Amino acid sequence: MANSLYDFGMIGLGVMGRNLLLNMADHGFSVIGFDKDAAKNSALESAATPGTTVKGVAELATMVQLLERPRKLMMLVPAGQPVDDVIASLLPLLEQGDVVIDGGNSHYTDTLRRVQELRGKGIHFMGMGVSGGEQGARTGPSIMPGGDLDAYAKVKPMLEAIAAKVKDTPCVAYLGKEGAGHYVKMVHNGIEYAIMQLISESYSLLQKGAGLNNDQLHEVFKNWNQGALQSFLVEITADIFLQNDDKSDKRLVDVISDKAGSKGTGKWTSQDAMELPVAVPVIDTAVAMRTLSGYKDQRVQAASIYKAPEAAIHADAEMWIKQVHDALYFATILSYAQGLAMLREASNDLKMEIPLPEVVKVWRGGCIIRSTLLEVFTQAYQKNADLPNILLDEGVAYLIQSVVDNTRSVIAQAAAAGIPVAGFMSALSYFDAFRTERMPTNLIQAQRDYFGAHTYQRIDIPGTFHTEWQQH
Ligand SMILES: NC(=O)C1=CN([C@@H]2O[C@H](COP(=O)(O)OP(=O)(O)OC[C@H]3O[C@@H](n4cnc5c(N)ncnc54)[C@H](OP(=O)(O)O)[C@@H]3O)[C@@H](O)[C@H]2O)C=CC1
Ligand SMILES: O=C(CO)[C@H](O)[C@H](O)COP(=O)(O)O
Repeated sequence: MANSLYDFGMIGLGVMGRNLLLNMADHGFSVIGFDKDAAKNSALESAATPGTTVKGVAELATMVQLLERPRKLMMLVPAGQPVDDVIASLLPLLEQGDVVIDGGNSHYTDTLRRVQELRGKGIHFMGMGVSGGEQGARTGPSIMPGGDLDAYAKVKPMLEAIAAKVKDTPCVAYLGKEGAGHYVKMVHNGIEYAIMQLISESYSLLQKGAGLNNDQLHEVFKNWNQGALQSFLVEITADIFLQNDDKSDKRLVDVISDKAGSKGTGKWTSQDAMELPVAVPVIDTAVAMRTLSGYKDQRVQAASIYKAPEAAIHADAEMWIKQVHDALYFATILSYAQGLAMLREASNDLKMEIPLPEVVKVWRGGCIIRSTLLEVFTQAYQKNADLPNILLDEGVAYLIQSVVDNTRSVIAQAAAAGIPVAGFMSALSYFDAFRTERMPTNLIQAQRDYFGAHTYQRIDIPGTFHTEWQQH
C-alpha cells in the first residue's frame, strides 16, 4: 500500500469498530483505523486475515490523509459527547463531499442536529444503526442506515458486501430520512429489551413451575430454537445454561447477580413512544423490570415480609413447557407488533419515510432480534406495506389465535403461584385492549369532564360536549 490510499477509515477500534473494519477488509476493501490506544492498533493489524489490507494508526490526521477522496469514514465510539468530540477533531481535516457515518447507538435527535451542522459545511453525515454484537460485526451484521441518499449511494456497495445475508439478500437497506437509521436501531433495541425480559420470565416459569435444572433448560431452549421460536436470543439462551463457571463448581448463570444493566436505548424507546404517543407497554415493562432488579436490598427485605402464595403450578412438566412456549411465542409477536407500530407512527410524525417492509427484511439476519418470525412479518408487509399493526394481518392473527389460550393459562397459574410475569401480563393486556371494540375509557372521559371540564365526544351525535355533572 506504499503509494495507494485506503477505501475506508474507522474511528474507534473497540469491540464494534475493530470487527467491522476486519469484515470490510475480508470483502476486499483496503481499510485504515484510528484509535488513540496503540495496543488497539496493533491488535487490529494482527487480527487481520492474511492477504487483506488493514492498518491501524494513532493519529487521526494520518488516517484522514491516507483516505481516498471523497473520504468515507465511520465512527464507532460511545454515544453522546464522544461523537461530538470526534466530529470536532475531524472537521478541520475533512473536505466538502466527504462522508462521515456514526455507526454507534446515538439518539436520533443528536443525529438530526449533527446532520444539519455538517450539511452546512458540505460534509455528508449519516446516522446508521449496526446490530449483531462482536460476532455479527465480524461476520455479517444487520445494518440500518438513514439520512443523506447521495452519501448512502457512495457506501452502499461496501455495506451490502459486509452485511449478513438472508436468501442472498443483504441485511441492509436505506431506512429513511435524517435520523431514521438511529431511530430504527433504537426501536430494534426496545424490542430486544422486551424479548429478553420475556425469555427471562420463561426461564423463571420453567424453573419454578416444572423444576427444570440447567441441563433440562438447555434442552428446552435448544428444542424451541428448532421450531417456531427459532431466534438468536433463544439460541444463545440455550448455550448460556451449559456454561460452567471457572471460579466455582457451579454453572455461570447461577452465580451472576440478578441486577440487570442497561446503556439506555430501551429507556429512549419508551420515552420516545410516550412522546409520539404510541403504546409500547411490553418495552416499558422490560425497562421497568431492569430498574426493579436494581432494588436488591429492598427486594431482600420484602421477601422476608411477604411470603409467596401457597398455590403451586400443578401442570404436568411436558404440558407446562408447551404452554410456556406458546406464551413466549405470543408475547414475542406482541413485542414486535408494538415496536413496528411505533416505527410507523414515528415515520409519519417525524416525516422520516421509514419503509417498514425493508425494516423487517433487514432484521431477518445479523441482528440481535433476528428470528423466523421476521419472515412472517415480511410476508405481511408484502401484502400491505402500510399495515397499521401486524396484529391486523390475517397470517399473524392465525398464529396469535393458536397460542392465546395457553398464554392465558400460563399467566393465570403464574399469578396464583406468585411468579412475576409482568412482560407476559403486559402483552396479554395490550392484546385484550387492542381487540376490544369499546374500552372502558368512556368513564375516564366522564371523570375528566366532571373534575376539569375537559369535554368529551359522544357515540351518537358529532361534536364536543361538556356537562354540569350533578353531585349525589
Ligand atoms: N458492543 C455491542 O454489542 C454493540 C455496540 N454498539 C454501539 O457501538 C458503539 C461502540 O461500541 P463498542 O465498540 O462496543 O465500544 P468499545 O468501548 O468497545 O469501543 C469504543 C471505542 O471508542 C473509542 N473512543 C471513546 N471515546 C473516544 C473519543 N472521544 N475519541 C475517539 N475515540 C474514542 C475507545 O477508545 P479508547 O478505549 O482507546 O478510549 C474505544 O476504542 C457504541 O455506541 C455502542 O452503543 C452497537 C451495537 C452493538
Ligand atoms: O445495540 C446493541 C445490540 O443491538 C447493544 O448490545 C445494546 O446496546 C445493549 O444494550 P443494553 O446494554 O442497554 O442492554
